[in-house]
Amino acid sequence: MGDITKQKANSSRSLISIEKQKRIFKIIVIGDSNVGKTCLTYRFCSGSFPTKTEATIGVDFRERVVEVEGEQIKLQLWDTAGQERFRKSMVQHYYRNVHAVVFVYDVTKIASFESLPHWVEECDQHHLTTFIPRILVGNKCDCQDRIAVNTNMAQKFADLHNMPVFETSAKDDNEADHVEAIFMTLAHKLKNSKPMMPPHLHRQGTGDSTNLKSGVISVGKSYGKPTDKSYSPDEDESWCAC
Ligand SMILES: Nc1nc2c(ncn2[C@@H]2O[C@H](COP(=O)(O)OP(=O)(O)OP(=O)(O)O)[C@@H](O)[C@H]2O)c(=O)[nH]1
Repeated sequence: MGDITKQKANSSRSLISIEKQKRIFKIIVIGDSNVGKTCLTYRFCSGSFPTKTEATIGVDFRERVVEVEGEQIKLQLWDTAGQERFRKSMVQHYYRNVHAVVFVYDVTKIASFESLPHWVEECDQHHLTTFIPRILVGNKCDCQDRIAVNTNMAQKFADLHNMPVFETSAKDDNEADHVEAIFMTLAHKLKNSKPMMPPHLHRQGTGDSTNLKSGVISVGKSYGKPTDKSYSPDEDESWCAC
């Protein structure tokens, strides 16, 4: 092959790889321990309710590629630890370069709702701007006979903090579409924000599919700091979309 032909082949290859690159959005899921953060993120990324969960230690990552108005974007969900002792060394990492926040409470546990101001305050302490979408999710609505937080209370809190509220259940298969709709609402909001994540931090392979199951990066428990360097956006701050 002549030099010019080779150059042409190379440039068309790089064009293809640029086309394949997807914008990646980091979404942190926060709230008290046991409210169902792991189950909600698992439901969205794997399409089912996990048979067994343990307290998250540090953070678990899950991701899924979704299509929004013709563009494929990658949602990178950070399932954070609810227990203070399992999160304190990680908090800085949670909030760095974050693009959206999902606050979760358990509709059957008033204490988890009463903790929400603490979670909002933590976000404020990390200087999250008002441009960063926030949503509130009341989980475990399948436990109808144990509801302790009514919709009005949740709506008032959400209005006060200028975010939408959703009540759902990660467990109830009939609510699966609802969980989907919640994260897709966020995806639509994010679609219109700035791109981020340089190519060298773009994980290839498993996550590059619209298939639900292949979008899962980690369904087990991870311990401490994320170990996959190529996967942690914290390694490079140059792509911040703030
Ligand atoms: N009934 C019901 N139980 C749920 C639901 N979501 C989660 N659970 C249960 O609640 C418990 C805690 O769920 P997790 O998803 O591990 O909670 P978490 O918020 O991730 O907890 P930490 O990792 O400690 O922060 C588990 O026993 C789940 O099976 C739900 O929608 N309905």
